[in-house]
Amino acid sequence: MDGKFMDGKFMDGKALAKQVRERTAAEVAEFTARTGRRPGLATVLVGDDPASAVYVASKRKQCVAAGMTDHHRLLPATASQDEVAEVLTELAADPEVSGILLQLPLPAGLDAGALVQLIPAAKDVDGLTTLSAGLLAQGRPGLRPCTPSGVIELLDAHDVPLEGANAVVIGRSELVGKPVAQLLLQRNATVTICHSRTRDLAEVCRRADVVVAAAGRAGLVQGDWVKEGAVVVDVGIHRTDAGLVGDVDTAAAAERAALITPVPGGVGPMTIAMLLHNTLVAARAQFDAQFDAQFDAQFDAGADAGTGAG
Ligand SMILES: Nc1nc(=O)c2c([nH]1)NC[C@@H]1CN(c3ccc(C(=O)N[C@@H](CCC(=O)O)C(=O)O)cc3)C=[N+]21
Repeated sequence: MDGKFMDGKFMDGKALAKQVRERTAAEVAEFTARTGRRPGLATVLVGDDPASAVYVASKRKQCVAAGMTDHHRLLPATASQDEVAEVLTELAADPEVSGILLQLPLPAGLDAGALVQLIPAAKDVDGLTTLSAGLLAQGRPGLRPCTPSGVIELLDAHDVPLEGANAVVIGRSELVGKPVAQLLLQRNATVTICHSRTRDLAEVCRRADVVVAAAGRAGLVQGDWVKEGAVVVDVGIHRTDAGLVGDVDTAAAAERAALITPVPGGVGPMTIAMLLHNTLVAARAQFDAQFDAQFDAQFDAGADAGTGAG
């Protein structure tokens, strides 16, 4: 973490992400010893956006370091909707692939929404399909989007009370704003979702015990928007002349906040750690489902042969 962020009020996402990765690697080793299989992550990158290439490289490296197999597919920026769809359909059917991540944003002209739906819910390690989002909304088991679950991990690691707390989420994206609001609601926070048409955003923000800034606008949240003693989570990441910055004016907000995430070194590293965790969870569920199906088939075969099992 940057020297200026060594103060105890900064939540160290880099250190917590390392812990999550180490725990996941140990659980992967157990899974492999028990099943003879390795969880596999397929990353699909379309085009040559430099930031996307860096993120995907980091995801692949960390997945291999945790004992998982790497199934990367790189398509040119000129790839058609059908070409991307074919790759996703192939990965969906591949038993070595536990999780599929379609890196966003896609080049203009491709329909990301339609392509994401080609990922089976069982392999949806980004939690982006309609089925995964519906399971989350209904509080039923399923794969949760990585950044939102990383935010909750960070809050839990710092014992931030959520029950009954006023939580204000700024941003309503499918990848972050909506799912993080659902997770906070599940933890019995009183959740307010703000967006570009919200009236008097500063005033709404000042009532928050917990602020999650995920608007995608550099420095949007000013220091005086933060209530004394509030907890501030900054999901934004912007490359500026002054380096990487988030959606929060961090230095000013830190004057008032009890806890705050830095950028970089806050939510970002947690996102990748939770992706590894989701890939393991997906591999386990697929193994168990296959085991059950085989057991049922053998059981039925035994019954047909008149062994008395039926
Ligand atoms: N299908 C899909 N799933 C994603 O989860 C997804 C995506 N598409 N598209 C782009 C965003 C962005 N994202 C980040 C991951 C790690 C860091 C990260 O590790 N950040 C480091 C700094 C990295 C740097 O220096 O750029 C940090 O904050 O400390 C940031 C951002 C995942 N995304």
